[in-house]
Amino acid sequence: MTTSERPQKISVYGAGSWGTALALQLARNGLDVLLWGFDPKHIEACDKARENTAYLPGIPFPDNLRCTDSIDDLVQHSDDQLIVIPSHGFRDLLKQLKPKLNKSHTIVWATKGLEVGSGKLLHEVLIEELGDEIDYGLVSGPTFATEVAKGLPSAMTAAASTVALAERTAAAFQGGNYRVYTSDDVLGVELGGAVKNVLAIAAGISDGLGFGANARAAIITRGLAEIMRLADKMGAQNETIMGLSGVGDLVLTCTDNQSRNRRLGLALGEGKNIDVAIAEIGQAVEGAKTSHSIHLLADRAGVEMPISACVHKVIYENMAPEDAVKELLARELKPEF
Ligand SMILES: NC(=O)C1=CN([C@@H]2O[C@H](COP(=O)(O)OP(=O)(O)OC[C@H]3O[C@@H](n4cnc5c(N)ncnc54)[C@H](OP(=O)(O)O)[C@@H]3O)[C@@H](O)[C@H]2O)C=CC1
Ligand SMILES: O=C(CO)COP(=O)(O)O
Repeated sequence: MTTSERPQKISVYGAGSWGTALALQLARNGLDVLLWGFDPKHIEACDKARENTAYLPGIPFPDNLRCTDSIDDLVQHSDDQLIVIPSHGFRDLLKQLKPKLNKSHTIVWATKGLEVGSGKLLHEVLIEELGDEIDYGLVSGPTFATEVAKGLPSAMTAAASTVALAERTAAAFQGGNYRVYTSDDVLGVELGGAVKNVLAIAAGISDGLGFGANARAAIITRGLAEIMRLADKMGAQNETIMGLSGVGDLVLTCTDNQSRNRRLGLALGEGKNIDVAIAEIGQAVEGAKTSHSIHLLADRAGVEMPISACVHKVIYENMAPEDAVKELLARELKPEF
C-alpha cells in the first residue's frame, strides 16, 4: 500500500530536459535519485560530465543524483517510478517494465500527451498494460524545464488514483522554490497538459503570421473553451481546467518562446517546412502528434474543437496557415457560451 510520506528514493526514466530537471528538483529535496536514459551513450556522458550537457548545460548534478542505462537498476532502486519520456515511447516502456514490477511499485508520469495513433489517454494505456491494481498518477503544470532546473519559483499539480499517492508525489517534489498541489482528477490534468500543446502551436502560428496580441488572446480564450468542452464531456472536473495544469500551462506555453510547441507554430506561420522546423528545435514537440490524437479523441467524444482541428489540418493535411485562420474566422455566428 502506498503511504503519503515523502519517499527517500526515486527512479526517473528519461534524461531529456524535463526528466533531468525533475531529477534535479528531487535530488535537491534530498531524495536518492537514479536517472535512466534511453540512449546509453547520452546517459554515460551525463554521468561523466555530472551534468546534462545536451539538454541542460551548466547545471551540475548533486552527488545524490546518479545515472544508469539499466531499467533493472531503476526497478530495484525504489518503489516510486517516475516516467518522463515522450508519449510515443510510453506504452513500450511499460511493456518493458511489466515483468519486473511488483505490488509495491507505483507509476507516476510527467509526460504530456496522448498515445500516438490511438488517441488513448496515458492512464488508459497504463491500465491496459499493467492492470488496474497498480497505483498511478501524473504531475503537470506551467513548468519550463530550464527554470525548474535553475531552481526558480514554480508550481504544479500532482494527481493520482489514490490520495496517498498524490500526497506522496507532491511531498517528493515540494521544497525550496517548488510548490505542488494535489488532485484526484487524473483525467482533467491529463487533458489540460495534452491539449495545451496543440493550442500553443496555434498561438505560435498566429504570431508567426504577424497577427497581434488580440489574436493570441482570442486563441488562448477560445482554446480554453475547447479544453473545457472536451473535459466536461469526458467527465473531468471544471476546476482542474481552471488550475495550474489547465489554464496555467495554456497561458505559459502560448505566450513564451521557451515553449517548443509555440516555436513550431511560429516557424509554420513564417512558412517553414514542418520537418525542418522540428529538426531545428531538436527536442520533443508533443503537440504535433497530439493534434492527430486530439482529432481522434474529439471525434469519439463528439466535441467540436475548431482551433485544434485547424492545427491538425495544417500539420497533417497541408492546409496553409492563412487558410486555417480564414476558416476559423468564417465560422457561423453563435453565443460565446
Ligand atoms: N521540457 C519541458 O519544459 C517539459 C516537458 N514536459 C513533457 O515531458 C516529456 C519529455 O519531454 P522533454 O524531456 O522535454 O523532451 P526532450 O526532447 O528534452 O527529451 C526527450 C528524451 O526522451 C528520449 N526519448 C526519445 N524517444 C524515446 C523513447 N521512445 N523512449 C524513451 N526515451 C525516449 C530522448 O532521447 P534522445 O536524446 O536519445 O533522443 C530524450 O532523452 C514530454 O511529454 C513533454 O511534453 C512536461 C513539462 C515541461
Ligand atoms: O509543458 C511545458 C511547460 O509546462 C513545455 O512546453 P513545450 O513542450 O511546448 O516546450
